[in-house]
Amino acid sequence: MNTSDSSLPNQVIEATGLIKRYRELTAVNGITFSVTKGELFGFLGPNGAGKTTTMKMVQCVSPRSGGELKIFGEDPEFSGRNIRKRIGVVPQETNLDPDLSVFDNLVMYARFFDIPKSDAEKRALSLLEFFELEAKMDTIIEKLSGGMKRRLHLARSLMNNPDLLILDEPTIGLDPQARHHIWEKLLKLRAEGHTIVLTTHYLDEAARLCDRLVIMDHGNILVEGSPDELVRAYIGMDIVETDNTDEVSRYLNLMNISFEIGGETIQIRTDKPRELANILMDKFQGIRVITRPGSLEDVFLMLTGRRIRE
Ligand SMILES: Nc1ncnc2c1ncn2[C@@H]1O[C@H](COP(=O)(O)OP(=O)(O)OP(=O)(O)O)[C@@H](O)[C@H]1O
Repeated sequence: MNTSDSSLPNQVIEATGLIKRYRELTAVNGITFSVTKGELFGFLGPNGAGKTTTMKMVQCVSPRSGGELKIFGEDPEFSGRNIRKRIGVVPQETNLDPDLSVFDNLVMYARFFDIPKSDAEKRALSLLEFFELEAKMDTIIEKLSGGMKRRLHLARSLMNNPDLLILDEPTIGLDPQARHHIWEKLLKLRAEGHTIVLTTHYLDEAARLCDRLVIMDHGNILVEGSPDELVRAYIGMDIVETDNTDEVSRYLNLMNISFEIGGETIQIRTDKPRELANILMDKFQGIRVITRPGSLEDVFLMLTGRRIRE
């Protein structure tokens, strides 16, 4: 498949002190980030963090309230139309046309971009092949599985050969097989040179896919880096996870070992996981103890807390 244009500036998105206010609510509170050509960049954050609001400003469908924003080196305030033509979007909710076949969904969509019909048909066929949907080309939308619909959305977002692909929760609600299938396709697209920005609540998805990511909360960017960098910087050590009982927490306090409580479990960061696990298992009969490396999920919970967001 055709990759992004080599004349594209190296910074596909540049945001400096970007702000979005909805009346008295500041949804995005002066964030600064940039996305480089060919990167797969993630936005993570609890509900209401400001991810979708940021994506809407990047897609030029919602004006900013302050700060600077450049997409492909252009300002959405003055060049929104031009920028929109060069972006492919996969929304969180399905908005495929239920009355059309798989193939016709793609071809009709191409009309928004004034792509000649014969070119659109060729491109639709090649994208259906890429997303392994060619056998379904005449099928109507309601007969597709959730995973197929997501793949078709992805195919549709690429009909205009965009320079930037924006995916809002690309694998939400899919089973593990379908998620892995989508991941494989996204990694292929990245390998071909596409610039991809995604939002996700799945930390394993972000860890596996993203070159770099930001974690947002309350309209601010808390951290930015590659998944490995963030785990090294914020967790650094292995984790011993055990049952949250009064006896265990009393013992850890007595031994001056710091720990975090996450519902039914206690997590302890340690550079001697085996030793600590053995001590706990010796001391507390029948207790469940596991050791594991620190993960992006640990970073996320450490930075954004465990309080449920509505
Ligand atoms: N059109 C709007 N009018 C008023 N407030 C809004 C509007 N859109 C979003 N908000 C508010 O802005 C804040 C950020 O919302 P946003 O949808 O960007 O968060 P998010 O990180 O994408 O969350 P989620 O993970 O739930 O999709 C929230 O408090 C939300 O209620």
